[in-house]
Amino acid sequence: MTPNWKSVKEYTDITYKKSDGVARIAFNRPDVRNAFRPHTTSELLDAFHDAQEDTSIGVVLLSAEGPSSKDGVYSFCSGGDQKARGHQGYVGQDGYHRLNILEVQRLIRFMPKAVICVVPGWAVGGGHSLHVVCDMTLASKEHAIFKQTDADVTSFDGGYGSAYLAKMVGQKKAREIFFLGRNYSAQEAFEMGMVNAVVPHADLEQTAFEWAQEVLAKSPTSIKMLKFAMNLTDDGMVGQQVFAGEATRLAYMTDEAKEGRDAFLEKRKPNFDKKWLP
Ligand SMILES: CC(C)(COP(=O)(O)OP(=O)(O)OC[C@H]1O[C@@H](n2cnc3c(N)ncnc32)[C@H](O)[C@@H]1OP(=O)(O)O)[C@@H](O)C(=O)NCCC(=O)NCCSC(=O)CCC(=O)c1ccccc1C(=O)O
Repeated sequence: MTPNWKSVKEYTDITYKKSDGVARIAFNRPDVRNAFRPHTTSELLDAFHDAQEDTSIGVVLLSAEGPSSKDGVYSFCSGGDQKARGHQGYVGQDGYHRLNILEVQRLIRFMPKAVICVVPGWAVGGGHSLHVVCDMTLASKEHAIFKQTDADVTSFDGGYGSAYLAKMVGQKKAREIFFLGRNYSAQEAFEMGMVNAVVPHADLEQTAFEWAQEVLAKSPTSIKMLKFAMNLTDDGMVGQQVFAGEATRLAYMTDEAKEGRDAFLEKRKPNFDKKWLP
């Protein structure tokens, strides 16, 4: 199936499109390797929130436009825009220092839909962390390069970017990635277990759309519960809360739950089905 992308909303730092159950959110500052500034993260939050609320959307692709008009280089995202960095964080147009890429990470992590990261080029610093937090990653065979520069610029993603990465690639490799800050190809990232597939650049977006269609053919409830189940052990009480919330939703759908509600509203004792299933 070929996507028939329709633009959802005009933004300055990202593009946002939808087609056949799939939302595509893409960085759109290729001339600075798609670095994000506070304005970018606000736009990302807006688009991700829309994708989360839209019941026709089951999968989100997080991708990037490109290449750079200056030198033709492809990038996914080079992390926080160092030009926007002030004394306490990244300075937005309102003058406040913000650290809101972590809110974007949380939306990706906790949304009840699969998020596939599409890496056409550089995935660096906070851009690397974004790929880590996505549910799956597809990378350009020719152009994707993974690199962690946090320790070059006195930043440290101590959450998903590092600790969850270590669960993915192992402690030794994660420490190498952060402590040495080397470049890794798509193939090396695949061998480490942090990339699901290495795809010829020309086929990358189509492949991502096809993976999304495969996910969309599955049970939405299963995908959501599996994502939250896999998150649970790493997310502590919040992971339990998110999983249990969805379990409560399923319980609400039972006759037993309807009887509990109706009995309260009718001011009588509930007459639950007395079957205690084994
Ligand atoms: C990505 C590179 C490795 C690419 O190298 P190369 O291909 O040689 O290109 P360059 O010539 O370096 O760059 C081309 C052009 O782009 C500009 N640019 C690139 N990256 C950035 C950037 N991050 N910010 C601003 N500008 C950037 C570059 O200046 C050039 O511009 P010209 O005008 O054409 O000269 C390489 O570019 C590179 O290493 N980039 C920097 C990577 C980096 O260090 N990123 C920041 C890491 S820290 C981070 O991401 C913060 C994460 C975060 O936000 C966070 C984490 C944890 C808790 C809280 C937070 C929080 O919210 O703050």
